[in-house]
Amino acid sequence: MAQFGDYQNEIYLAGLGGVQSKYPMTFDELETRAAQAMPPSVLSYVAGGAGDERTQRANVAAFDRWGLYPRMFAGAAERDLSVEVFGDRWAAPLFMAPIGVIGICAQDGHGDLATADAAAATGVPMVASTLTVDPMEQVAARFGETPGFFQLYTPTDRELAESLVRRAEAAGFKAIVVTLDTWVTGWRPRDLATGNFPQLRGNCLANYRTDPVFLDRLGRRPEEDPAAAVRLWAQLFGNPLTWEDLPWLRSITKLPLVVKGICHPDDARRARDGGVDGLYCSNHGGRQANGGIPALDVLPDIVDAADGLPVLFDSGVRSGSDVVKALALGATAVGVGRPYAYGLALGGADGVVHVLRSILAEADLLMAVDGYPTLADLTRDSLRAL
Ligand SMILES: Cc1cc2nc3c(=O)[nH]c(=O)nc-3n(C[C@H](O)[C@H](O)[C@H](O)COP(=O)(O)O)c2cc1C
Ligand SMILES: O=C(O)C(=O)c1ccccc1
Repeated sequence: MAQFGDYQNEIYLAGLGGVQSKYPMTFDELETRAAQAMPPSVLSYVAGGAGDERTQRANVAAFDRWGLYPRMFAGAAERDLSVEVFGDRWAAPLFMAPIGVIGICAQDGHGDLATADAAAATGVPMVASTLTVDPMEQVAARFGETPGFFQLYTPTDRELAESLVRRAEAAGFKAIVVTLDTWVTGWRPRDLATGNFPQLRGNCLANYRTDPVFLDRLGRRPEEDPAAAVRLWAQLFGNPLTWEDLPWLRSITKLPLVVKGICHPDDARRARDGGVDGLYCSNHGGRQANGGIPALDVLPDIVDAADGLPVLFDSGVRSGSDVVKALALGATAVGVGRPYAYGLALGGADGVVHVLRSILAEADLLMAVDGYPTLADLTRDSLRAL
């Protein structure tokens, strides 16, 4: 049986043959090299966070406060990392978190398509943002056998929201992830300092300019007056939802509904009672609110409150051992954000595949070395607080 750890052998063998990996093998080097490859404003958009970024750093540091017990005589010669999520079997409990306008991270500007190619190549699902650079239908067409989710930024116009969701269903997405923490963007000093906002310069309009409801509201073709299209987008983009909106959100799709940004157990319980199919514990990688709580620290309470509902998790995951820790704390599947954006900047789909395979190989080898052959073996008792 093929194991994710086999990637290590591939790299060793290539090295013995005199061919060194062209990609970095640590996150720090990945970030450093990607920084050199990206235009400064794209780098500040991707790498930056809210305020002085202490929450962003705390997300990463939170993983240092947990250690995995090694267990011997466990015979973990073969590992099974597969997991069932909303009726699909994933080869591993890893996914790519939604990144708005990820397209601009690739040299050719079509990084959403390259990310979808990487999902197809690895089996690691992509959660496509509402803000793709190429329309969602084109992104979904590249997923191959790998399932993909659609992340909804709920517009203020309900008909537009419903239209986006209908399109996502028709395009074959397997779940709708509604992001709750970003109806307005947080205070982001790095973006404010460059003042260039590559994320906004019309790059995020693809799903709107191809939408019949948006076009109806615009009243003319977006090419005729690009500035008007951007203005309308800005006007409709963010809906400060309340609990009163949840029944409506629930009603607009038959697909599994997941709510992203849940970091308080009371919100988790209320969302569960409101009929969602999954919770997504995340603080948006520290991009939205500074002075917060590391997402990993609230994960156990969210898992308890979820009472059996799947819990997706992201924020601060940089390595395979981070993935294993989040799983031991109860996550059903774990998302990475910035790491794959950097892979994309360095090597397109190939770079993303490298980042994903490295994370999976490290997780798999850690489970082998520490004696946890399956995900069921990873529990809170596998961890010790440091
Ligand atoms: C450049 C960038 C853009 C993002 N855009 C979105 C988005 O469009 N929708 C969304 O729900 N989350 C978005 N996020 C948040 C990610 O989905 C995820 O929560 C976060 O990146 C996880 O943290 P990490 O980067 O530390 O792994 C974005 C993150 C980054 C880095
Ligand atoms: O930057 C982000 O995290 C994000 O979600 C976003 C929001 C609006 C426009 C582009 C990206």
